[in-house]
Amino acid sequence: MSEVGLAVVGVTACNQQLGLHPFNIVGEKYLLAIADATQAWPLVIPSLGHCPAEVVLSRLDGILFTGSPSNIEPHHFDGPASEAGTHHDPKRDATTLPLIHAAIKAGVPVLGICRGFQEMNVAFGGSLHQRLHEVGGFIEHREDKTAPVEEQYGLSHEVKIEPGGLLHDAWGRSSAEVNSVHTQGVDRLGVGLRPEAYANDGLIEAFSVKDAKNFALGVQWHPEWKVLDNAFYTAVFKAFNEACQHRAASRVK
Ligand SMILES: N[C@@H](CCC(=O)NCCCC(=O)O)C(=O)O
Repeated sequence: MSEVGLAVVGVTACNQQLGLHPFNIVGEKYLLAIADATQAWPLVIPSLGHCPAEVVLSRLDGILFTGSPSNIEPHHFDGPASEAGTHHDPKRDATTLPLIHAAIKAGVPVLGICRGFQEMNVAFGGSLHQRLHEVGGFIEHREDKTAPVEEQYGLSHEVKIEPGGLLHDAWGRSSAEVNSVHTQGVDRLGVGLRPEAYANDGLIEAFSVKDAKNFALGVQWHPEWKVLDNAFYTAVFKAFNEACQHRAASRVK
């Protein structure tokens, strides 16, 4: 457990029915990544379908938009209807899409992971390939759901990192190996987003927000997975942490 500094980082939840009752849930690996790989403490942001963004953001030093097995409803990016039976989370969409804009406007550091990365792209007017494996020309980006979890979240493919961006500044190298646990992917990149990394098939795997006042990075892979065991994943959270700690210090003054 790293020493908790000044920062408090919001972590977005998902909706799930457990027995008779609906719950808000968060993957523990996101909470542990904040607690163990940064000097911040995680605070869950419920996905209730609305959020008093100004009040919430005034009390946060960063926001982590987490991954989720659910897909963003395609009407948010004028996409064709999802395949029957697709798992959606409309209250999460209604919470996170406006919150992304509010956080960027307020200068709160943002890190988006997998679904959170896709939410950032959609929030900025981008679109998604809903079933990458049916598009043609892309490598397999899905996990093998029959494999052990260590294999599902193990290293899957290389990403080429663009020079001069947040990710290159954090990592210092032009490539890295990442895991891959997604069916969807960036089709049209949102307005004002800067590509930060590509898979070898050309799929955008990371971007930053060009004119953001503060750190604002989205990544398609899962750097929270055993974050301290992977130097690249640790570097992503270290860069996010530095921005959060800086905001926390200025907030306390
Ligand atoms: N549903 C989207 C996003 C995939 C995603 O976020 N996966 C994470 C799964 C659970 C977790 O690790 O939090 C897609 O399929 O592209």
